[in-house]
Amino acid sequence: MITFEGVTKRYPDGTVALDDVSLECPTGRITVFVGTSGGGKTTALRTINRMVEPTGGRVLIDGRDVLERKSSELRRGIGYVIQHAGLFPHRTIEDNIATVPYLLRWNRKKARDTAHELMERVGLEPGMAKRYPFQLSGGQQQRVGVARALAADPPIMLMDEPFSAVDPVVRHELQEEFLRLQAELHKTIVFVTHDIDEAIKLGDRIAVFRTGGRLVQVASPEDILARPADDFVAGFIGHDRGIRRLSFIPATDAPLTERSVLAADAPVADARAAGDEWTLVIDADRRPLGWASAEVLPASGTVGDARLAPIGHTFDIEGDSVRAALDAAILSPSGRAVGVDGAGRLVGVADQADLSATITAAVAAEAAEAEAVSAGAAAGAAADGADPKDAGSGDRPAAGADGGGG
Ligand SMILES: Nc1ncnc2c1ncn2[C@@H]1O[C@H](COP(=O)(O)OP(=O)(O)OP(=O)(O)O)[C@@H](O)[C@H]1O
Repeated sequence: MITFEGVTKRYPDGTVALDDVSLECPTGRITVFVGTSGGGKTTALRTINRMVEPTGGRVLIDGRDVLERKSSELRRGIGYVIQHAGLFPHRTIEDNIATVPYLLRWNRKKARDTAHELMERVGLEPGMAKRYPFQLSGGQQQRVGVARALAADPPIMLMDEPFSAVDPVVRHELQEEFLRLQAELHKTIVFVTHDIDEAIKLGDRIAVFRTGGRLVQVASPEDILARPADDFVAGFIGHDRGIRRLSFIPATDAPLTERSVLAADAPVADARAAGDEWTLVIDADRRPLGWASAEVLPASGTVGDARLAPIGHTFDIEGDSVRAALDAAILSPSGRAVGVDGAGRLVGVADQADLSATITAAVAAEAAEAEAVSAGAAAGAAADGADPKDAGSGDRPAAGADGGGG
């Protein structure tokens, strides 16, 4: 656990970069610092590895003040990744990754073997080991930066806008890879970004900073979207926060039906008897084939003989959110979303009204839960004088932010 206790940083010119910041970054989780430019995010990050020393308050790692430790020894346990990777241009990729192992005087073979293992872990081809940084794309260089920070297997990783300098597609890939790695490694990560979408996607907890080095809110992504602490946070998140909250409602909550679903070999008469404008046609293995509109049904034969409209995208009822389901419904010719299992077989369909009812119920349940938590926190605060700012900032549930859209 990294703990900030009333941390202040005032530079000699009078600039207050951090103003009495108190916050906890839990072990094994990703805490994201986000906020306005100049809000103190980088300064806060650098107080953890003593690149910046506070003028007031303390930063503790597992209860011990970082200032009590020698910088070199402290930094050995803290990986550091920055924007543009900051690689040594005249060293090969493997030697860049092995920088800390070499400093720790590991034997050369062990250091290089570790570098090669890490290259594989972060998705770099083994053939790149002997290349130099200028022979890699920006995204590949960032992967090298992450591998280098991981080389001595530090329990803590500090990441300062590591994915900001690459295009959106590469950034998306790096984020996905990063979450996959973290699911294996469980590092204690502090991640700085100015991008609220990145914060919501990656963070277990989000700390929002504003000008003057003031920490305005610390909460889970769901809580930040549902209950921004003030107008500043609400404005920072943007106007579509309601839509983004849907990413946290699992699609398993959606009510699915088999209404107007027919196998391709079902007689056309069955579709007519159902009287629906659209029929979802599936194969013998329950894989969706397409939508048949009443207008294109042939006079006789089977529904599979009709010219089918494409489904667009389906949603995975286990892995996707209601946001992805709603997107699928909006893009579907029938206005209904097709829910499938991991193998792509039909589980059921939901229309926009069904999904809307799910959303209303989930939001009401969440509000009731938040009310219960804040009532509990207020009672606790009254009992022991705790700061209720951190109330209701529980860890995110298993369903991750998927950005919707599939
Ligand atoms: N050495 C310094 N001397 C004086 N002021 C400084 C110094 N370093 C940083 N600052 C100031 O401290 C404030 C916080 O800077 P910091 O880099 O932590 O912000 P940030 O939130 O990371 O910003 P950005 O998103 O733009 O990187 C800024 O006003 C900055 O100008």
